[in-house]
Amino acid sequence: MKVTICAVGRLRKSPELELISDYLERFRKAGRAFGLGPASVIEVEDKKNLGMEAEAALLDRAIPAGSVLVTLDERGDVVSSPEFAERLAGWRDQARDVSFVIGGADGIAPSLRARADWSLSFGRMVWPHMLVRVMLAEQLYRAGQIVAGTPYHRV
Ligand SMILES: C[S@@+](CC[C@H](N)C(=O)[O-])C[C@H]1O[C@@H](n2cnc3c(N)ncnc32)[C@H](O)[C@@H]1O
Repeated sequence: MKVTICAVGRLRKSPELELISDYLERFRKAGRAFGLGPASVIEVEDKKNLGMEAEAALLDRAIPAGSVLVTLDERGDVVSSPEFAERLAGWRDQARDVSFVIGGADGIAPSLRARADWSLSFGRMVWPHMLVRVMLAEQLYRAGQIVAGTPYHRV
């Protein structure tokens, strides 16, 4: 089951990039035995600053065809980590690939939000998009650990 994180903006060498690479590598290694992952990141850049709809068109091209489309949005559903793990395992069982979309400074265009299969929130506060990438990478790794039954996730 392939996971693709489609995100607006290019993340340069930074502590956030190191964390994302580390969590996604851990997710790849641990998820393999359980059919979860690997996860990769596709970045899109609206170089001419044409706005949300232009970003949505770029994101649209980056989203792998046929994958479950999940938008990251503060107005979306707030779920627990075990619930997130259950969703991920459910898509794996249906042999579906999954794409997570993270917007830019203005958020995700309504047209793209409208066609999402699910909208996931990390709480009602707005986070910087690069931190959302880190949080998503960690939750993917955590979900893998929950599915594997390791003690990484403690309630
Ligand atoms: C700086 S935020 C943009 C916020 C903007 N107000 C909006 O309408 O979405 C950049 C991106 O980070 C993600 N994001 C920010 N806060 C989030 C949250 N609490 N839950 C899930 N995703 C979030 C979303 O994908 C958002 O498009």
